[in-house]
Amino acid sequence: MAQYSLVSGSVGLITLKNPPVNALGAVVRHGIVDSVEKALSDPKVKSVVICGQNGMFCGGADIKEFGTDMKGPPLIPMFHSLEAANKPVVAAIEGGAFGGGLELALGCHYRIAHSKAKVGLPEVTLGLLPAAAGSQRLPRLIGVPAALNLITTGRHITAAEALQLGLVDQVADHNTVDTAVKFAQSVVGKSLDSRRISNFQCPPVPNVDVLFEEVMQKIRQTSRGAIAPIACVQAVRAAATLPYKDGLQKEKELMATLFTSGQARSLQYCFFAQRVVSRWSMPNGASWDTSKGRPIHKAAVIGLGTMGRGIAVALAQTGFSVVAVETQEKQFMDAKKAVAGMLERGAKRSGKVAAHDKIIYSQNLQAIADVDLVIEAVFEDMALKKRVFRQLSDVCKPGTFLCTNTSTLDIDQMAAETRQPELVVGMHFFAPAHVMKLLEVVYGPRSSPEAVAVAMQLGKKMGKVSVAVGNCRGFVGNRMLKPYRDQAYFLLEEGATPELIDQALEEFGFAMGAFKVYDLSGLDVGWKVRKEEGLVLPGGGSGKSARIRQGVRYSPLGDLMCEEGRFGQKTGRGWYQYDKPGSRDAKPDPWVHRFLEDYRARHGLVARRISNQEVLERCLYAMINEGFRILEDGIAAGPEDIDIIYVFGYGWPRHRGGPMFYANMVGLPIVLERLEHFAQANPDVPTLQPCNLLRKLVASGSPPISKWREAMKNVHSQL
Ligand SMILES: CCC/C=C/C(=O)SCCNC(=O)CCNC(=O)[C@H](O)C(C)(C)COP(=O)([O-])OP(=O)([O-])OC[C@H]1O[C@@H](n2cnc3c(N)ncnc32)[C@H](O)[C@@H]1OP(=O)([O-])[O-]
Repeated sequence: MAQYSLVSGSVGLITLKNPPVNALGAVVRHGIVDSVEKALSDPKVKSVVICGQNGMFCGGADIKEFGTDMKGPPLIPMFHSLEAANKPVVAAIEGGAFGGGLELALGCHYRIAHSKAKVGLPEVTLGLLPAAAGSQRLPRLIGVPAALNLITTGRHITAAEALQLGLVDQVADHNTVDTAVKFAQSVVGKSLDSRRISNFQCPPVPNVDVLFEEVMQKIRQTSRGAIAPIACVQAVRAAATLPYKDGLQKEKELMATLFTSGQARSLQYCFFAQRVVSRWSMPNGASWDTSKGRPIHKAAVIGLGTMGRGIAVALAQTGFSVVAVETQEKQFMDAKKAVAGMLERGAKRSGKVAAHDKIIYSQNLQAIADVDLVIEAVFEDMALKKRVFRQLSDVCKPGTFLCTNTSTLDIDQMAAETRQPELVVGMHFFAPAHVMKLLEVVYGPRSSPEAVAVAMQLGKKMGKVSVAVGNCRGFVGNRMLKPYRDQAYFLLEEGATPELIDQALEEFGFAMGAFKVYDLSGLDVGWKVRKEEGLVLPGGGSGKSARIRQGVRYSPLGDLMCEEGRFGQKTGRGWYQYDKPGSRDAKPDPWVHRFLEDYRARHGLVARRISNQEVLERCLYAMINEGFRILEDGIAAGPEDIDIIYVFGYGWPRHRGGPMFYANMVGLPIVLERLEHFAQANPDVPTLQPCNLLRKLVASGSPPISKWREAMKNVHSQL
């Protein structure tokens, strides 16, 4: 609702009330229309202030309404009537004004923001554009280049930046509403013509066509197939080149396409999924609202390789005191230098002081005796990890939480080495750990709800999107990656090239195709693991058994590449060729094509034409099938958890919602049918056999993704 009151004798105060963010739902919109009418018709009222309750101006349109028939007054006429008012209307912005909230403020004659408030037009992140005249008013107010930047990125800016851009008129340090009321009184009687933004001309831009061409080109390169950023540019272009009314019409047309698009549905799903995963639960019933963590003041990182360095930086930048331990002399010296550089660069970007003093370096494990939490990041070797956990258990004070950054290994085996296994959880960061947003928090059968709560809270403080998952090989992310990568290798055997596969995946929207990722992360990493698992045979093996391991199909292609010393970017040669070791510019390599032809000839394989569609179906449906198994096993609490992991950690295009949401969009019967088809053609690939949960969902009429959790309830959990 919107509450109306008369304050200071002559100011009509309209307070938006719709917790938690005062979104502009139908009731609020009715409330605004009624309140404005009251204020404008009351002769006692000389000016109007609009604010939001509980320190929050307005989070924008009510996103939950988008899938409904959206009754109630529309936003644009409401903002026009505010702008047309013959009494000054002032927006008092506390907390934030986002999307429709900022568009409401742009319909007002003046804007006053609290110094801690943020504003922005984040519609693009929801697959939309600011279609309540925001795309037309903002460029008129702050100029085309600045408006293009805000509208196409959706970034939230501070009150200080908003003031500098001329987006707000004044910044208040104390009571914003009081300041706005006084301000409203002070401008009574002044002409409002110059305050009605829709009357403005956009400030002229030299070479406007060139500017839009350049921006459009950049957006096409970076948007990975997302349509909303492109529509945003088109809408701002309309503002820059057309009269307001025509621009508004263009905005409406563009929005009509976006509003019902699958991309908008996917992005809005992601918005809510991100919030759903923060309400974690464990199969034993423990959950975010019943389990409390303990405050962490001092943390330790053990092992200063790539991951350990990033984790130490992320902790220090969040404000934690960190003891960074590395026992190997050379690694210790290199790490100190590297961490200092990372902190410096971070400080330069953020404008904050580099947090060097937050980190104490040591080569001695005794230095961590008084920390509250440890994150182990030593080499991915179970024997080594077990030894470290035994030592940690001896050295640390009782009650210290012991976390492992393992990306695949069984955390329960590590917990078994300690005196308090209930304090052991996984904290699986993604490289580079101080940049990547995802954190998988892994609980084992003995992890306490308190330990999970601590890891989840710590992740949140570090600005991570934390997802609680169960303990199995590879957890959620890496477990699903395996069948996807297997399919990519099998497709090479059957006639594809790395370029063909990567192009199909990149056109789908992945940041990088599977083979570019291999080259980036190093082919030798997986080779080492496979060797330890006894899968690698010299020369890839021979005869029929060369392509079978433990009874299932296996491709030795990755092993053969490693035998050639082709480890990827680091050696300047991998699935692609690079100008020099360390270079990132991947070029197709005729050597790889010959290598594949020789391989096929050796194994009697006849290359066939492989379509982009087959690449997507084989790679993605195999991955999705594993996702259903993960749900079946109770390793992830719901499809949202899987999707958020893939969007934030694995370069899955957000505008496609995540693998499980994508399956829901494609249609579960289609996914099932294609998997059945591929499974029949590949009986030696068990990961293509459709799993029970998928079959069950299809048999029960393929309910929408929001109902999958119900269907999962009756499925046996392995935890
Ligand atoms: C029509 C034409 C043009 C207009 C388009 C638009 O305006 S599009 C909109 C453009 N606006 C945006 O894109 C802004 C979207 N919102 C945000 O970015 C953030 O919520 C925030 C920065 C406002 C507050 O961050 P924070 O960390 O303090 O809080 P939090 O994020 O945890 O959210 C708390 C709860 O509020 C819920 N909820 C939030 N917003 C909306 C909403 N608009 N609607 C409905 N619900 C919303 C959220 O789901 C959560 O619910 P839960 O899980 O508790 O049941």
